[in-house]
This record gives sequence, structure tokens and C-alpha cells, in this order.
Amino acid sequence: MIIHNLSEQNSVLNQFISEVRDVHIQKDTMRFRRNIERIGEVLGYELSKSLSYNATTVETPLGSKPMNLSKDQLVICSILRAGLPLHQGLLNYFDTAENGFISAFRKHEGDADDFKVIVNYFAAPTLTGKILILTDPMLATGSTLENVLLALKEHGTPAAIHIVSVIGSRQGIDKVANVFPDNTHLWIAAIDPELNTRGYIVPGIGDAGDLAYGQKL
Ligand SMILES: O=P(O)(O)OC[C@H]1O[C@H](OP(=O)(O)OP(=O)(O)O)[C@H](O)[C@@H]1O
Ligand SMILES: O=c1cc[nH]c(=O)[nH]1
Ligand SMILES: [Mg+2]
Repeated sequence: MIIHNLSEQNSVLNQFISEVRDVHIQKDTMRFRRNIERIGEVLGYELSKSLSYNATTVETPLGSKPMNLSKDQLVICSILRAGLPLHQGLLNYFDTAENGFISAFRKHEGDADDFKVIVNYFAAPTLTGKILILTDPMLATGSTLENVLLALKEHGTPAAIHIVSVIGSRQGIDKVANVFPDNTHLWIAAIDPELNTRGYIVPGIGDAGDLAYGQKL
């Protein structure tokens, strides 16, 4: 897996990440969702550099200009719930992208620390030959993405897979690198050192889905 860790360079992304992490600022859910969305826009811009482009002539009112434009057929597929604001950020830039939505959540059995990942809703077009962009802000143990990959198989084989995430743990990234095809790209805004016993990234941001859309039962 090719890892693009955007935190290796200082940029305005630092500000957005600091605000989704900040225990006070993150409580403003509209600001939280908007920050995840614009992190998606920044990651999408970086991802766009890896797409294929071909020479096209653009006619202006005063002449013509040769330009390289991408015709790649993208499918942006987000993992509910937390993936949605990231999805919107990417859709803001990739106007012609198709869209897929997967429900995957970590079901803790009682107060046991371990959990299973439940994937049951998967609405997507065929993926065969297209560029699949999987979005989920948190890459913790990697088991959500591992289960999503299995569910994807019924929708055809994409030409390439790009995973777009906000914060990942080293452990989750290693797991995903093991189960996804080698030509998979990971676009991530920050890598944190550890996971706690309930599978939350530390220092992380907390529960991304709850911060974006409120606590679930
Ligand atoms: O890498 P993993 O250990 O699988 O954890 C990551 C998953 O956990 C969170 O989802 P959650 O189950 O909290 O659902 P939510 O997005 O609806 O809050 C997060 O949004 C990822 O989908
Ligand atoms: O830190 C984490 C890990 C998984 N899911 C989240 O929302 N946050
Ligand atoms: Mg959650």
C-alpha cells in the first residue's frame, strides 16, 4: 500500500486537524462536520495528483488552450456514519463521481472491549474498472475496512482503490496494508501512536460519528 501522510508537511490542514481534535472546538458539531468536509477537500486535491490525465483543447472566447484533464471514472464510497462529511468534501471537487454508501459499525458485545463489525447496507454502482475512493475518517484497528473490502467483492473489481482517512493508528494502517491490494493508496491527514482497550485511537479525536451526528443508542 502506498501511504500519503499529509502531516509530513505543515499546511492549513494543521488548523483543521487541530480543530477536530480540540476537546472544546469539536463540541460545535456544525464546525466539526465542516472541518471533516474541508479535510476531505484537501485530501481530494492531493489524491487528484495521482489520477490519469489526457491532453484536451479548451476553446476560450479569444483562442484555444491545450490542457490536461482527467477522465477517470471515480466512485466515492463512504462508510456510515462518520464517513459522510468526508464524502461531501470529495464530492465538492469530483463533480462527475458516482457514489456508494456502506453501513459498517463496530458492535461491542456488552461492555466487552472486543467488537464485531456489522456490514449490512451497501448501495453502490458496479466498481469494475473504476477508481474506488473509500472514505472513513478513523482507521483504528482496520477491521471495518477489512470487512468492507470483503463486501466490495460483490460489486466488481475496481481498477484501483484509494482510502481517504483523517486519523489512523499505526496498527490499523498495517492491518489494511496486509489485506488490501498492493496498488492501494492511503491518503491520511495524521497517524497517531496507539489504540486504547476499546479500539479508540489515542490521542485521536474521540468518536467521529458521535461528534458529527450525535450519540447513538
Ligand atoms: O478501524 P476500526 O477499528 O474498524 O474503527 C474504525 C471505525 O469505527 C468508527 O465507526 P463506528 O463503528 O464508531 O460507527 P459510526 O461511524 O457510526 O460512529 C469509525 O467511523 C470507523 O468506521
Ligand atoms: O478513535 C476512534 C476509533 C474508531 N472510531 C472512532 O470514531 N474513533
Ligand atoms: Mg462511532
